[in-house]
Amino acid sequence: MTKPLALITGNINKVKEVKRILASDDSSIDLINVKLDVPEIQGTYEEVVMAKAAAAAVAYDGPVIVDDTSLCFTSWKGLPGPYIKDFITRLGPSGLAHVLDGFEDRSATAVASFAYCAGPGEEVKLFIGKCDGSITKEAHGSGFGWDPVFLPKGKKQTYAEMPGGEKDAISHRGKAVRLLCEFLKTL
Ligand SMILES: O=c1[nH]c(=O)c2ncn([C@@H]3O[C@H](COP(=O)(O)OP(=O)(O)OP(=O)(O)O)[C@@H](O)[C@H]3O)c2[nH]1
Ligand SMILES: [Mg+2]
Repeated sequence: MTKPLALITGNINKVKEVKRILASDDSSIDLINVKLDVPEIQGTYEEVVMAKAAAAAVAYDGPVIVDDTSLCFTSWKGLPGPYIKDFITRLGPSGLAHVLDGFEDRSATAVASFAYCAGPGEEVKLFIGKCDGSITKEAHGSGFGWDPVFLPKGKKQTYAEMPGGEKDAISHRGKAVRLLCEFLKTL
């Protein structure tokens, strides 16, 4: 029997956002969440998410979607990028903001790399969404990871201060999930 399409992630906030974006798209695409710890390699965000999807499809033995999120500082030539998790876990939002003290350019890009894989050994398809912005000097609001210090370009509120629907309309994840949806509708 074919297994249901699964979003493989241990991150409850990702699940919440993906479900909210899908619901607003009226796409009738149904996903279950499966919490599996999939190894994450080092490399570019494309390489990391492709390997993550291939490993997730083997572990789940069915069709999967994975999301690997990067936060890229211009002053740091794109780092921390896919390694942002260790930075935010150890430093918290305020600590993360301070690592850019002394750099004139506080601009950053949030990148959601989604990948779909139909099953073990199948081709991996990539869907990338980006949102340009900057890292504030202090945390504003609370919530998901680095949301309190990410100020999208042209906005007066950080991701954390915005209502969910407003974040989804412009966010890295909103853009990537909408591309993924278009693809899933063609299957
Ligand atoms: O403020 C935020 N707004 C977001 O929109 C967002 N998306 C992801 N993150 C955080 O960035 C790191 C990515 O690492 P990551 O992609 O490997 O995720 P993860 O390990 O938590 O889950 P997963 O790998 O099981 O899916 C983790 O610390 C996530 O909590 C976000 N923080
Ligand atoms: Mg992870």
